[in-house]
Amino acid sequence: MSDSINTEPSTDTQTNGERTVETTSPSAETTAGESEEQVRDEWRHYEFDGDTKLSVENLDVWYGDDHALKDVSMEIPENSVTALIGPSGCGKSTYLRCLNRMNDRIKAARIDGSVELEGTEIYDPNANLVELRKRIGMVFQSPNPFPKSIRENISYGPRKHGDINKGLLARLFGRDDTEQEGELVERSLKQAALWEEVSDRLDDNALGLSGGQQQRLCIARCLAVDPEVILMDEPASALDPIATSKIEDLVEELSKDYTVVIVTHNMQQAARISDQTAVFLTGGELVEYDDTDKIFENPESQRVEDYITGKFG
Ligand SMILES: Nc1ncnc2c1ncn2[C@@H]1O[C@H](COP(=O)(O)OP(=O)(O)OP(=O)(O)O)[C@@H](O)[C@H]1O
Repeated sequence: MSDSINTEPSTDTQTNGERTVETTSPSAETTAGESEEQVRDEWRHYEFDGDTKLSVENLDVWYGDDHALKDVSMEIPENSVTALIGPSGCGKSTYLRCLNRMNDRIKAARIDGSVELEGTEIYDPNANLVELRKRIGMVFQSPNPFPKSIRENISYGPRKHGDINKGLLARLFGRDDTEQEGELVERSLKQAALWEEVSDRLDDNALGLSGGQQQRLCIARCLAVDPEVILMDEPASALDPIATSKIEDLVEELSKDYTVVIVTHNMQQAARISDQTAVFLTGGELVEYDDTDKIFENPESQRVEDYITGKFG
């Protein structure tokens, strides 16, 4: 494939279950042999039809002197799966963590740019971080349930956010939402496709579950606080093929109601489950972002094609 870009504006329609995402390629005239920078500049403001959930503009991240993410701009459409792929160390996790300000916890990290959630700047100094992380939940690479019962793993977040009241304070104030808690635990576990496997042992310690079950419990825990966006950092990388397949099915199912952004090293997984794919390459650049079929079948950037076909990375 050459470096040239299709000069014709095009509209691709991608169907995922009941949902359709329409994408429109940029119409700027292009010439063969265009530089990577020109390619990137044309794709960085790639716009999808449909509602934007997250809008990232000119995002830079430094860890001390290390410039880990360079001038990243992209729109993430709601109720879809956006995959972030690229070689190790290219900044995928850094980018993901920027979307709910988890990098704030890293002392060395300095962030510049803008991330808007439905038009509201999340880096506003007055932003409520607890509320933000309720709206934008995160699932990590290694399952990390609390060393508590399955039930408590689910109810911990809603209780912290005051969505359910239980225990001494609840009794003092005349509220005890035990029943509501039961419903919430059941709903969340069903959404995470775990209910059938654990419904008869909700009071067992979560650490007794298998790795795949623990990861689905972490997804259920994330869902229990009713998020709008779910960020997933290689959620299946520590799991066997069967558990991985369950997580993939779950991600596809969740995208009907939630906006999912997922980092994966597994390109086949990205191709299988995502609607759009962002390719980061070494140096923290977002090189190309497009409809997943386009990225895997006919990418614009030669470097992306080389990466996808395994010539490097
Ligand atoms: N907490 C940190 N402190 C300092 N540097 C960091 C930190 N986290 C990441 N980095 C650096 O930032 C760059 C991007 O790292 P990041 O983990 O975001 O990449 P990645 O694409 O997710 O990698 P991988 O696929 O291996 O997980 C790397 O050079 C990494 O060493």
